[in-house]
Amino acid sequence: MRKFPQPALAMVDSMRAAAALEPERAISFGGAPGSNSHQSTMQFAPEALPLPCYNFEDALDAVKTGFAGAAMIPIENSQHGRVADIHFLLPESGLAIVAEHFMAITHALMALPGAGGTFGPFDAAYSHPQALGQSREYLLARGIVPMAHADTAGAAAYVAARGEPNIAALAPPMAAELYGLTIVENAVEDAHDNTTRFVLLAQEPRDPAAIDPAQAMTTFVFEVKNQPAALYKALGCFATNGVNMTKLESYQKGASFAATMFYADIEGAPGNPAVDRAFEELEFHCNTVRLLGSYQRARKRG
Ligand SMILES: O=C(O)C(=O)Cc1ccccc1
Repeated sequence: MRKFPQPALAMVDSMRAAAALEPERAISFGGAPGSNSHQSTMQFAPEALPLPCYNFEDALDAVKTGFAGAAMIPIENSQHGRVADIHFLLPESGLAIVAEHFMAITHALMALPGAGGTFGPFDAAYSHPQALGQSREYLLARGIVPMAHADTAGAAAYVAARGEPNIAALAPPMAAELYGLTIVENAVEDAHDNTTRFVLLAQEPRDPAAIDPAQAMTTFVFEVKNQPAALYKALGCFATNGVNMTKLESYQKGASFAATMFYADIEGAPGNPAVDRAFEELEFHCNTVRLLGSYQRARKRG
């Protein structure tokens, strides 16, 4: 069911109405009002009109169809790693990464009071799988079963709608206020330096020439040829040209398990002779190379 829980609907409708009047100012995100992606949007662009969408795919669709000028999407977390499905959704969307944003993440355990105004014990906690993973030890130690929901704030709205005191939500503290829950415990993430990297996607890529070369980053995906040492040779293109790779992840495309895709970030952007040479050589060792965008880094790596 791709519909926000009832307690979120009035807010979602009014935010959608505001965004519809000025779609170019709208930034779509996956989640209900109060979700981490919503807060990341407000931090990154306080002047933007945040447009809540049911999930990341819908947020990307909103940009493709012109309902928003850009989408704010979480891509990886310091503790829980890659955000599921993002590596497929980003290249398939045809959109370009135009910026990145890092945000400290904190989760609160929130619920409705039981008889006599007391809270807990809880059988289950609902949240986005990233938040459940980031609070895994906390939940395990208390025997609370993790239950996946499309997003954190939507989980808070869902718990409010269910009206049962034996279930809780893991969500940003702001969601408790928005959906009428009470915070039972703050900062229940297992690591207190919990940070998520978000990317902003738009229809038009940024012109690499307009980005300060000392702060430019480029994200791309590639599929190496099915040959011995293909990845070694592919990485050699960056090594011999002195281009710093700050991230490399592999993932499978389809069910053949023969076509391994790689997702990479490098420092620099096309137009820089070393980067251009590296990409030219990379083409030679790959079936496909696809640039997802160049943008200004939000944080120095290393
Ligand atoms: O569900 C949310 O709040 C999101 O924006 C996804 C998410 C979940 C946990 C950490 C960062 C982003």
